[in-house]
Formats: sequence, C-alpha cells, structure tokens
Amino acid sequence: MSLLDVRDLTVTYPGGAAAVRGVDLTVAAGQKLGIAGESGCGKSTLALALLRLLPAGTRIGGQVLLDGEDVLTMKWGRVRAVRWAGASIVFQGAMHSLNAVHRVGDQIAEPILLHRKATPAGARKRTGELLEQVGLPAARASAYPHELSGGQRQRVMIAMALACDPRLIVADEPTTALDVMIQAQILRLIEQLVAEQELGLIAISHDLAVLADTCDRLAVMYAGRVVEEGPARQVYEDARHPYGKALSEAFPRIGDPASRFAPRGLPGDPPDPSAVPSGCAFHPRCPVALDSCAVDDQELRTADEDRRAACVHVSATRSGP
Ligand SMILES: Nc1ncnc2c1ncn2[C@@H]1O[C@H](COP(=O)(O)OP(=O)(O)OP(=O)(O)O)[C@@H](O)[C@H]1O
Repeated sequence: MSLLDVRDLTVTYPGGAAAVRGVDLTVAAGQKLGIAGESGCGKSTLALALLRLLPAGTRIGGQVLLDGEDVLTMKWGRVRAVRWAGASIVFQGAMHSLNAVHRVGDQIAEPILLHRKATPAGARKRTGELLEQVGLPAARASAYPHELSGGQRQRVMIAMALACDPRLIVADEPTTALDVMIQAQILRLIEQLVAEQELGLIAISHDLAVLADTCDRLAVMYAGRVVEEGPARQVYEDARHPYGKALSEAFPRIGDPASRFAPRGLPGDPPDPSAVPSGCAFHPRCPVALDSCAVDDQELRTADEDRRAACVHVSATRSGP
C-alpha cells in the first residue's frame, strides 16, 4: 500500500473556482514527488486539501488515503492528530508562519506537548534534538524569529514539521523567498531527512529544474489537473505534454550553457478556474493543438513505460509531439 494515495481529488472554492479537477497521485514511503506548474494551476490548493486546510464552504471530492485512512471523511479530532503525526506542511515564507512574539523553541515544543503528551522537560529535550537535526545549535531554541536569518527560520519550520514524526512532508515552495545558495542547502536538508527517516515528500514549485534535481517523480499540473507524470529527470528533459515541454523550456537547464542564456517564455496565463476552457484546458496556449482539442478533453494515459501524459498526440507517436 502507498503511504499517500490521492484518488480523483476535486476542490471547488466558494464562488465556483474549480481549482483542482480530478487528481490522482501516489507517494510511497521514501519517495519524493515534485508537483510543478505555473502560479494558479492549483498546486497549493492540492496541498491544503490533503490536510483539509481549505476555507469553510470549499467543496472537496474524492479520496485522500494516508496509510489507507481517508483524511476527507475522518472526524476533526483525528484530522488534527494526522496534521502533525501523519503529514506536515512546510510553507513558503517562514517569517509569516512563525509567531513573532514567541521563542522558536517554544513553537517547536508546542505540538510535542499537545500531541505527544510529553513532559515540559521531554519536549525541551526533543526540541534541542530537532534543531540539531536541521543544522542549528540547540541553544537557538531561545531565539525569537527576528533574530534568525531567512534560511535559519526555514530550518526552524522544518524542525517544527518534523516535531511529531510525520510520515509525509509537504513542502510548498519551501525555498522561494531564499537566495540561491540557501535554497540549495534547504533542499539538501529536506532530501537528507527524507532519506534518513524514509519519509514521503511532496515538493511543490513552479520551477521544474529545481524539482528535477530533488525529486524521484514529477507531476505537472495545469488548470487543476495533472497533465503529465513520470520519473523526474525524464519529464524535465523530455516532456511528453506540450505544457510540460513549455514549462521545462521556460527555465534554464542545469549544465546546459546554451539554454541558460535563452530560456523561452510561455505566452499567456493559466485559465481562471471559474471559466476553464472546453476540451483540453491548455488548447488556447498550445502550439500543437488540433481543432478537436477545443472539444475533446484528454485523460492521463500511458505515454511510455512508467510515464503518463494527457495529450491527443501522445498515443500517436511514442516520442510525443
Ligand atoms: N480562497 C479562494 N477562493 C477562491 N479562489 C481561490 C482561493 N484560493 C485560491 N483560489 C484560486 O484557485 C486557483 C489555484 O490557486 P493555487 O494557489 O492553488 O495555485 P498555485 O498553483 O499553488 O499557485 P501559486 O504558485 O501562486 O501558489 C487560482 O486561480 C486561485 O486564484
């Protein structure tokens, strides 16, 4: 059984924005899945739906099976426990997620006291261990968030996410606000923790190159759907869906000086989720769209062993459009 098994997940915000439209995903213990897509494609909504963190009135359909238990139908008391010990989220912008008036050690200790029923001394000890695990001295527990650098704060967020020994970490743009060197350090840290503890990881980013470097598998989202999925490097280097291709060409290719100087942009924007185009949602921006693409929607189908893509061209030729 997979650690996480998402089946036909749909999310519709109050007002009718269909931000996630029928997503299937699996993550095994020790596996790192990257989710890529431009801003507005539904990546954060998907992450929030996994732990039922969406605003009241949002309609969620499908199943989110964490160790076989459906998060979407469990009682709220159980959901709160699962949010720490089952799956934890590391958000972007640690400054906004940490409470400015409390010492970081107290913030890490809080879920340990609450969900692990630890004694204050036990929680303090565990907090020190967690800080060291993320590469900070245990004594930094007494610091306030503003006394730490951006990278250190993000390390604290990771320590907090690990506080109750979750099985799955969801990292939503965890390094976006950091400079490139610190980004790389934080990503290496997440990779190392995932490997050591056999955690599952969902890493969310608009940057396919970063995800290809960090993850085992990649799912590309467009207009609330996964349009392409497969082994990370293969999806990055040889995408089968025209959107995956455009996205990988929009970023400099690591180790390829020619493309570093000529990243191609992707004209237009993802659609408003309240008015998703008919047929394949990508057709208005697609360079290889057929007339039928405005009418016929495409399901994800096997493009090659271990790879899936939702494009009319995929079944026509093995190497795609
Ligand atoms: N509370 C809300 N009510 C209505 N629509 C929303 C709400 N939150 C997000 N949306 C819409 O849902 C769509 C998906 O947003 P989401 O934040 O999930 O995308 P994303 O791919 O994570 O983008 P980003 O990288 O900018 O976070 C967007 O069009 C957004 O405007």
